Amino acid sequence: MDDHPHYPSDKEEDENVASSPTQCDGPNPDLIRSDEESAVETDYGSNPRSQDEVLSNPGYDDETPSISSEENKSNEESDDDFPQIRKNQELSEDDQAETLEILFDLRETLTTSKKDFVFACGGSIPTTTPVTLRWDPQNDSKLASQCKLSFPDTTNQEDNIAALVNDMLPASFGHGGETVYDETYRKALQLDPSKFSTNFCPYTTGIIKEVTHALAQSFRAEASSVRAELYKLNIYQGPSGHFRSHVDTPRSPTHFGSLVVCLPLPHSGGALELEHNDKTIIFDWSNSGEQKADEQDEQDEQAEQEKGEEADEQDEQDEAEEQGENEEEDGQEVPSIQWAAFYSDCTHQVHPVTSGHRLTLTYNLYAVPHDPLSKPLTLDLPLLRQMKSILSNPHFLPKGGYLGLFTTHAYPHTSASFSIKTYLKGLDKVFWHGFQSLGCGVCLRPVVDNHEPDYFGNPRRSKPNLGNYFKICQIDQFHREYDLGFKEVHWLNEGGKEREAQYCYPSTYGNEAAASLEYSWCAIIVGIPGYDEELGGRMRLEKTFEEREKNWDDRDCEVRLLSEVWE
Ligand SMILES: O=C(O)CCC(=O)C(=O)O
Ligand SMILES: [Fe+2]
Repeated sequence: MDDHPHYPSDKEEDENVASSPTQCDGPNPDLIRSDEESAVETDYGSNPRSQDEVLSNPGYDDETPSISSEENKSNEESDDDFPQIRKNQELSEDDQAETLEILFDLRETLTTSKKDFVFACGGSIPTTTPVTLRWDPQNDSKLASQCKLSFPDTTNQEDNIAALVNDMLPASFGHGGETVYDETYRKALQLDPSKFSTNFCPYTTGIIKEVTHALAQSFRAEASSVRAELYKLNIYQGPSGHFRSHVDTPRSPTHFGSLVVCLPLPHSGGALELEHNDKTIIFDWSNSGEQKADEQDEQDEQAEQEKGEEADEQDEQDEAEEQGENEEEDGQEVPSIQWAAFYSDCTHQVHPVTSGHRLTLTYNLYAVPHDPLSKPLTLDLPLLRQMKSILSNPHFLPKGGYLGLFTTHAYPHTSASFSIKTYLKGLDKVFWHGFQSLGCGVCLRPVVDNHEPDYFGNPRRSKPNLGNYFKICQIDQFHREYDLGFKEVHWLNEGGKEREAQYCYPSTYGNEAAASLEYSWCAIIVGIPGYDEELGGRMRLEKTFEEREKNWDDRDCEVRLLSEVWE
């Protein structure tokens, strides 16, 4: 975590609000108008190992919906009321009251449903089918049998591990656009896939199916699929192998996740800890550490005591059956391969390995777009039901308006290519595809902010600005090109951390640096069409919004009445 830059809080900055930056009618972002169909994915299962609530408190000052006061007008430009729900001056009092109530309800649903979205999943696979790993020796005189590890077979294991360690190279990581070696940051060994091979397959073992379900499930009938590309073989060895907090280097705009597969070698320590939006998930695969064994014994003893004499027979039976799954017929336990997959923009670290060898295969996970002709699925999510009911209400933003959500994940892009719609994550994708499938306009803007003084030494605006298009450049350069565009956005979350990590994500990435790719935090803007009393429904988007604010994603924007797309 130390490696992530500290951004001053709003309070630190509020006193120093700078003048409004120049507006710019930049080119219409092809990123937003891309013809590519959106792959609609959702992950709304809950991860059993997740802890705590996720969504940061939206941070409103008081509980009651507060409308920006008249005096506080010019609220489009004012930082003070951000991100309060804005007053729409043209609405009747009744419509205004109802709109506010609906917005607050929606914000609450978003807050509570955020905890249902997973950012990591994992599991274990018994090595009932033997797994073999072979590698190129640095020294040609070695025999093939000395450059091979097999699981669960342990013949020559110790000698061959020593040989493997010898044949590997120190592992690098990306920092500030460069590939560096620094053992205080990452102490590990690595081998490129060109130097080793294995018969382990994340597809046949069912891992990719599970990852697709948990992290890339589609909103549509044809699920978008996941392509796993073998990236490295790594060893973190005792007593101090580790990898401090980082996010993984984005490899392409469709690169959404990382998969780590841990082969069954004895080691202790080395837990993988993932963190996202104040939620922590730990995958601890140590299997031979004395400390862990002791701790486990203690826990078992305690659990036994708690169970007392009236221990439930069924429980014991279940436990026995569970153990049996990993046992061979002779009662010997079969070592298991452990794995974890996660969105690669989530901060993670490998804690120090205190003894033994933590041997892993790592894969980059890419989203493969779904069949564009597939039909949307009807999902029975409370959030979607609420979206639909909001749009049916004639008192909710009767003249149309904008809703804004700061994305809960960061997304990689190049200057020329951005395919966020193929792999939106978690709540972001439900929000996007939910409103889009109900006929609203949706578009995505990079959140551009800069807490550094500008060229002339003046402090920047303290509030996030929406960029008009995705581009890789110096923040300073980009900052002058942003375009506020949407004036009266009703923000549904404050964004918390998302607002701080801006256009350029922390410069420390995992692995090697990748050229011309950056993560960006974004905002999803939803255009809610106006309600036509006579027609009894919501109007076309172009009847509601100005020309320059029509940069919606391509689907479903031409309908006359939104209800027509609901059937
Ligand atoms: O080995 C692990 O669990 C994670 C490694 C990692 O974060 C990486 O290679 O980027
Ligand atoms: Fe990583």
